[in-house]
Amino acid sequence: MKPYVSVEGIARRFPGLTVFQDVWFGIARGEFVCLVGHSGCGKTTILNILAGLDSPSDGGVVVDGQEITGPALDRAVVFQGHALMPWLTAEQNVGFALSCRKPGWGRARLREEARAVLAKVGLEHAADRKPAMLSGGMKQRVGIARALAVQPKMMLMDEPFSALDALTRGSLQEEVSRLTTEAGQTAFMITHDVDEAILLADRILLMTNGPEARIAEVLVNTLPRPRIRATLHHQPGYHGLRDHIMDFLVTRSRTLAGAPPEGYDPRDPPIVRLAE
Ligand SMILES: Nc1ncnc2c1ncn2[C@@H]1O[C@H](COP(=O)(O)OP(=O)(O)OP(=O)(O)O)[C@@H](O)[C@H]1O
Repeated sequence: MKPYVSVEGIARRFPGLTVFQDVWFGIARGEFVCLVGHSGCGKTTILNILAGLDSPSDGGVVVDGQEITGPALDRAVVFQGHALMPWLTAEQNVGFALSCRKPGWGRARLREEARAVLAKVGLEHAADRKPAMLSGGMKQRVGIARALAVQPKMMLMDEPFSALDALTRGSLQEEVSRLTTEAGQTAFMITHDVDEAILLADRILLMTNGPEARIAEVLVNTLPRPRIRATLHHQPGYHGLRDHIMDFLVTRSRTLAGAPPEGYDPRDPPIVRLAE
């Protein structure tokens, strides 16, 4: 049986440039997968393809048995820059997303539901503020609330916390983990933050450098849940995971790009499960 998301041999080419090719991976329903790799290997392009905002040059993506042909409300995106509409309040930004899902709802119902979603991310008190009157962390929270509002089956997140200070980032990471788990959502997140991947992911996809990037290996995160950011580094197994990802980023992402190991099959990249 196919996994919930099945990425099947996708490539993205621009004139004179193959950013990535032969990218294959699956995501199980309810799984949290992080994609890690150096700048330019095509992570955002892959996320955009999963969102239906871009199309692969080769291959395709099947979600829940259906090939993706464009954006859909079952896949919500949280962007790196929150991408809020500046002329709308937090509540109206969320309400707008809700109205796409529930076109029949009147204003009062939309208001009420938008406030309820904002409350989930701790922002009920700021519902009437426009983005310019919100801090970076609050704006990103609105972006998350907007994605949650459409009750997507899948959350696609492109470095959603990278612009935030460490403290805000930590609390939002834990909130996203809790909210996606509560909603039984499948999650796909791009991150440059190794600890973030270890905190959130069930599996971490490691990409080689571009051009012609590929999934080099799939690292299984065996750390038990719940994981707490503040104590993560004390958990047995944490340092092994961190070292493995760092080694990959420092050297192997480059060396593997030019010379894949013998027997490497892009359809079935090596699965790495570290001993604790
Ligand atoms: N429209 C385009 N035309 C030509 N090249 C493009 C276009 N869009 C993206 N690229 C190239 O594709 C490559 C991958 O871009 P992408 O943003 O997916 O990478 P990334 O891994 O997400 O990088 P980062 O970590 O810096 O966000 C880059 O080299 C970029 O220059």
